Amino acid sequence: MTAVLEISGLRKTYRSRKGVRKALDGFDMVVEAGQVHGFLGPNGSGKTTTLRTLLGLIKPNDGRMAILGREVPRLLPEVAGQVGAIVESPQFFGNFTAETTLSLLADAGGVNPHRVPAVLELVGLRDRSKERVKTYSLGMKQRLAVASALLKEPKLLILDEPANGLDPGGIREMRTLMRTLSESGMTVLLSSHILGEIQLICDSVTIIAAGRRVTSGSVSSVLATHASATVKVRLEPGVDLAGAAAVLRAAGAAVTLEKDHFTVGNASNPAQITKLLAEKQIYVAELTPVSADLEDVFLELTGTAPVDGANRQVDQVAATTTQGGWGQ
Ligand SMILES: Nc1ncnc2c1ncn2[C@@H]1O[C@H](COP(=O)(O)OP(=O)(O)OP(=O)(O)O)[C@@H](O)[C@H]1O
Repeated sequence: MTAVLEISGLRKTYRSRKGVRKALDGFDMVVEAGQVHGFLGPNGSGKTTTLRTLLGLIKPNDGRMAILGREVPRLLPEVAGQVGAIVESPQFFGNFTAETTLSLLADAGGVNPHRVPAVLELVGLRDRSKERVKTYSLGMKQRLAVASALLKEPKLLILDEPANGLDPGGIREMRTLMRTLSESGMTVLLSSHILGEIQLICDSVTIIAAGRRVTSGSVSSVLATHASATVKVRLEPGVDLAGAAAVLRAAGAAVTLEKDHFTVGNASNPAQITKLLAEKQIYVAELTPVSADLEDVFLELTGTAPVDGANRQVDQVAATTTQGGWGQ
């Protein structure tokens, strides 16, 4: 596969009167051709900064970036015509129809006017294209935004939070649209924090926390690598669960007690659980891997899982991965 987008060692520091903030701290990302790639991270982790830097809107402090094999921002003019992007929600004039809006944009951008009906068809707005934009739902406005970015037939489409504010129906429609675009050979990079949907829309993902990549790869490989380390442990009825949990905790296991079982969150070697408990004459009745979804992986890797009795502050997001586990 060929990389449509490559970022390595990207650094961006913002300076203000309140001090220096590292928004990107050596960030890396690779997006292969024809993929729908999810760019995920908690609030303030650096997603928008990355996208704005890629598009030449912000100057990085360090790092390398290439789009379609061309180094950017130096050679951005060579590839700009092949990149469609919506990084900030575009404002449309409510009294214009979608057709008029797109025709004006096509004219201003030197795009063949024949593209207008083609993109309206593609985003599913054909039948409503002669109605005024102010009568559109949020989902329809998002589609119009995507249509505007598709006018110049980009090879790479970059969308910042395209599902933001959409209801489940709107998100489903957006998902179908993304799939249609990728089937037509386009590469799509979309940032989002709506993880359940990303799992269904995307082929691959990059997860960012505190300006660094914490994991990346196909959705299935990310799930397989990070999600298999949690196991559910059930003991014989009547056996002291809390006592067993204490034995494992003393050995470094991350144990969460439930009513009739407990889970061990960092059990990369589950046999260790059986062994440690058996040494104390505690016998395991059931030990099963817990299948996690992308949301679990995201929460674990970005350190954004809720903390009992505390409101996590935005700058407390973990900067390091939690790869590897207890019991290895
Ligand atoms: N112009 C700026 N000046 C100072 N700090 C900034 C500026 N823009 C962003 N930041 C800071 O840089 C960090 C990364 O912000 P960024 O907007 O890239 O995150 P994000 O992942 O897109 O977040 P969100 O999901 O909330 O949009 C944050 O701590 C943010 O406050």
